[in-house]
Amino acid sequence: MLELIQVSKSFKSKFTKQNALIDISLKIHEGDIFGIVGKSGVGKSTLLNILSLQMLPDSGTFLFKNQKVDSLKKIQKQKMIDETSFIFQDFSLLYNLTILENIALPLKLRGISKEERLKKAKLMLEFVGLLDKQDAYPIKLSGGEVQRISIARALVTEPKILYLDEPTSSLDEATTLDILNIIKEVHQKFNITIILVSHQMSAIKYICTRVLLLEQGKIKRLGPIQNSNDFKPTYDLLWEEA
Ligand SMILES: Nc1ncnc2c1ncn2[C@@H]1O[C@H](COP(=O)(O)OP(=O)(O)OP(=O)(O)O)[C@@H](O)[C@H]1O
Repeated sequence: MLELIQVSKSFKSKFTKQNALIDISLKIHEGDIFGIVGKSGVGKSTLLNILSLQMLPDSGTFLFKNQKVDSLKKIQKQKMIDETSFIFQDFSLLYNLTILENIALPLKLRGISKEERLKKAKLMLEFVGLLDKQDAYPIKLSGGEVQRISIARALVTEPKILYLDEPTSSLDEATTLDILNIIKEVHQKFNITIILVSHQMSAIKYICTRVLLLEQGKIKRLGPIQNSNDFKPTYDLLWEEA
């Protein structure tokens, strides 16, 4: 579904050059829950930004559904972006809109009628178990509830790929588990490819099928891992032979 071939990306300022990604080659298959792990500053978010079409690499090839991204016309690229959704770490809900309006917003931006978008938004709100909060404002919610709403909003456009950047890093352990279980359910129910950046090995071990471990912008390890049905603190992954 997504393939990078020898992709590199650096950030240049007047005096410095930071190599964020160096020679990354990988494939993400349809239906994967693909994890990207590594210490702070190793290039996880940069990689996610490239994979989600928000940033272009400096060199190398990026194939999105077998099509070279750098040769796409603007309209083709937008079509691909429309098949994706992104969930951020910092709960980016709009605080002047109700929960239901927040969830329906991506559909409004796509010109969907009010009746249709509220209907779809309600279904998603029901899926994340917060239908009773539809008229509340985000300020009234807990961190876990806000993240559930972010998931509902990301799903309302029926994406084929869902990108998550540290979705549980500011949540406590019980709420983290709750959100990870919802992500698992999303994967099963909607058959979406999921790409998750996290520095929490326990989260990666709990839900990911294949994982990339980055070290200083390079691939340290890439392949399938053994899942654990117990969610407990861990600092290691059990890699399977690819
Ligand atoms: N827009 C930018 N301008 C300049 N340097 C950047 C930019 N974005 C990232 N970098 C640098 O590129 C490197 C990789 O950053 P990136 O944010 O991808 O790492 P990360 O693994 O996601 O880190 P963290 O876990 O702390 O979020 C870092 O050295 C960072 O300072």
